[in-house]
Amino acid sequence: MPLIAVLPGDGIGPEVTREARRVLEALALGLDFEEAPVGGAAYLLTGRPLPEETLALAKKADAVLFGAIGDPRFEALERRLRPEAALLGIRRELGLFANLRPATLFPALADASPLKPEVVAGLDLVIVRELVGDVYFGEKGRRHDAEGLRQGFDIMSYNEAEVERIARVGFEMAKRRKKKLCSVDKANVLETSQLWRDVVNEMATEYPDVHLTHMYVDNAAMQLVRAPAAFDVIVTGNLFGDILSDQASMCAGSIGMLPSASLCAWSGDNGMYEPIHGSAPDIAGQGKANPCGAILSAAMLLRHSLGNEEAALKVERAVGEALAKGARTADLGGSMSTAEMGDAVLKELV
Ligand SMILES: NC(=O)c1ccc[n+]([C@@H]2O[C@H](COP(=O)([O-])OP(=O)(O)OC[C@H]3O[C@@H](n4cnc5c(N)ncnc54)[C@H](O)[C@@H]3O)[C@@H](O)[C@H]2O)c1
Ligand SMILES: CC(C)[C@H](C(=O)O)[C@@H](O)C(=O)O
Ligand SMILES: [Mg+2]
Repeated sequence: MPLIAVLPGDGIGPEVTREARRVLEALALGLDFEEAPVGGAAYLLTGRPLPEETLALAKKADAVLFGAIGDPRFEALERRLRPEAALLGIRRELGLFANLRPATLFPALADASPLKPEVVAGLDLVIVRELVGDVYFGEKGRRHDAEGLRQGFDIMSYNEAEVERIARVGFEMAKRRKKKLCSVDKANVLETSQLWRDVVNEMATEYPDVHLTHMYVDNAAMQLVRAPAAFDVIVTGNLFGDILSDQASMCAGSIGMLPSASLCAWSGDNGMYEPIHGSAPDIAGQGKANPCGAILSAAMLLRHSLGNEEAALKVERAVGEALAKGARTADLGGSMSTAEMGDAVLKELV
């Protein structure tokens, strides 16, 4: 029986993960679930945000269902003890270099986005974000500069192999979709991005039927507001992908709607699945969080780690049906609680 590691984490993490797990259980696929603490919740219990037992469970499991981490009480701790260190640690330890962040507009949510319905109509893009490199994982620290002033630094770097493997995911994904790949970088300023662009260009000859374009990240941020539906697949680095995916979420109505898959291979072996949002301390514990991003992440788990496309589509359709019948949490302009939204999706899961 496939084992799913459930790491609910902090804030609204446990609230939305509960609904995603209920959906997986309702499918009666004979999955085994094992839960473990992570982030601030784990720090409170063990003094470490990523206990060895939690990491071992994530490695052993067929897939990880992750909620969210982050707790304002621990913001002043040294970096390795903060909840965020747990998330970065799992990504790195499991080698999850490919982060797929689809932003799709459910037709019923055409008026939920702050953008005009005609601007977001047909929105169906995927951000392929590199997840274990870039400025996130380069050398970092504090020192004093030549004038004796305190200085912080984070080194941004990519080698050609790291660019190639994520670009390949982007090309392969574009090949299976609308055959448009937009590589986003800052090659007018950054050496890292110039190498990124060189490598992506060299690979383009292997994909003659994929239309490749390059875009600077500042322009990409603007185009995501001007004409988001013009994008198909965006491939980009860790930092740019983090920022652009939160931005893309509002084209789809709410950050609470967007799921993600973090993979170490196309097959999705040992993948991790989480909504793109954080622990949302401002609404945590109030039953207000939108669980759709978490539920849609469970659908991605079924697709990528369990190879069950039929069940994945079933979950995605159930979310679409629930929304079409008017189910809405507060972020979408409604008044349903997290659990009521979960119930509305479960009702459509037949
Ligand atoms: N993958 C993760 O676990 C992850 C992602 C982003 C941020 N974080 C962490 O979360 C903490 C809070 O960060 P933040 O406030 O910048 O970002 P956030 O994503 O937690 O929240 C941003 C805003 O979006 C709202 N929001 C987020 N998810 C929602 C949902 N499902 N339904 C309704 N509204 C939702 C929040 O209420 C908040 O107003 C920080 O500690 C941060 O480091 C974790
Ligand atoms: C919490 C943080 C480390 C994380 C990131 O920056 O990758 C988050 O913002 C995300 O989008 O998953
Ligand atoms: Mg983020």
